Amino acid sequence: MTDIFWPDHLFLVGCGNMAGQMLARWLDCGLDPARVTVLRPSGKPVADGVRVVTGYPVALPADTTVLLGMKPYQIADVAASLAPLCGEDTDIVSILAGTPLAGLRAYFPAPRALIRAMPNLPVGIGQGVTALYTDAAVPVQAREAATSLISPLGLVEWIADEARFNEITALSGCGPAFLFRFIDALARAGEALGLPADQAARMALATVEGAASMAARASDSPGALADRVASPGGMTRQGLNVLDADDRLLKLLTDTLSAARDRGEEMAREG
Ligand SMILES: NC(=O)c1ccc[n+]([C@@H]2O[C@H](COP(=O)([O-])OP(=O)(O)OC[C@H]3O[C@@H](n4cnc5c(N)ncnc54)[C@H](OP(=O)(O)O)[C@@H]3O)[C@@H](O)[C@H]2O)c1
Ligand code: PRO
Repeated sequence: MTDIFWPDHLFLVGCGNMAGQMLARWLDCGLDPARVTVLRPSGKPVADGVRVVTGYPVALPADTTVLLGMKPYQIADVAASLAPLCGEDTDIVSILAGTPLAGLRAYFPAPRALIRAMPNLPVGIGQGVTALYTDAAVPVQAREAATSLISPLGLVEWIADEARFNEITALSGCGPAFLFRFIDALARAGEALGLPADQAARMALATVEGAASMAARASDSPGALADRVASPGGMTRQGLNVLDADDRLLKLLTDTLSAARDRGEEMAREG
């Protein structure tokens, strides 16, 4: 891993399922906990050495990077307290789904850098996917700093067009949930065929883990790999015929991503 450019100070607003995973990975990768402050209403401890507060400080240290990690609908309340603390030297990274950059800019006019990020849960083990977006007003150094900070979390993809952000969110942000469902369904289908439930669950999970690791290392596409499993006239082909008939699986996933994408657009309209 290349050297990570850690912020002088990191201020997390909210540290639940998602921001908590990001922070856990950063700490694993060497972020000094003394550089981190977490604001969370519950005041629950986060990690050794990380300061947790339940209210806003009177000022933020110079060159603070703020991670907005609360729920999207809380943005107006958070901004009312946080925006007065943010100066030109503040960088803001927002992981709020369905919250466009222009809306963030309206709440936070002062910071030189506002960056939208869409991570997914496996960032906690360094195998996540994070999409990043910002506009031309943001200096290149701030983009580089964001890339450096996010890179220990897994794959980093800059998105050229913010209009794609909800589609990206549907694919990779929400994607782990769809795959967790798939693992569960694979196991339950095995159980429906007569396998013991616990054994089917273990074997479904290990099959998905092995297949994903193999696909990640292979030079062949996943489609070509599927054909390598399917012996001509054999069992797999019969199963694939069910998934492939009338593009059944493709249509199901397209409908799934469309529903998630549409909710993001609705959230953006709701502000
Ligand atoms: N979950 C995902 O897979 C995922 C993926 C990508 C992006 N996101 C985005 O990440 C954000 C958080 O989602 P999540 O799943 O992590 O939710 P979550 O687990 O419910 O975490 C929300 C956090 O916000 C804190 N909080 C609550 N009210 C607050 C307030 N008024 N001011 C500041 N902080 C407040 C909570 O504090 P306590 O800890 O004290 O309860 C908690 O730490 C959302 O904007 C979501 O769109 C989530
Ligand atoms: N979790 C957030 C949501 O469900 C965004 C991606 C994953 O809205």
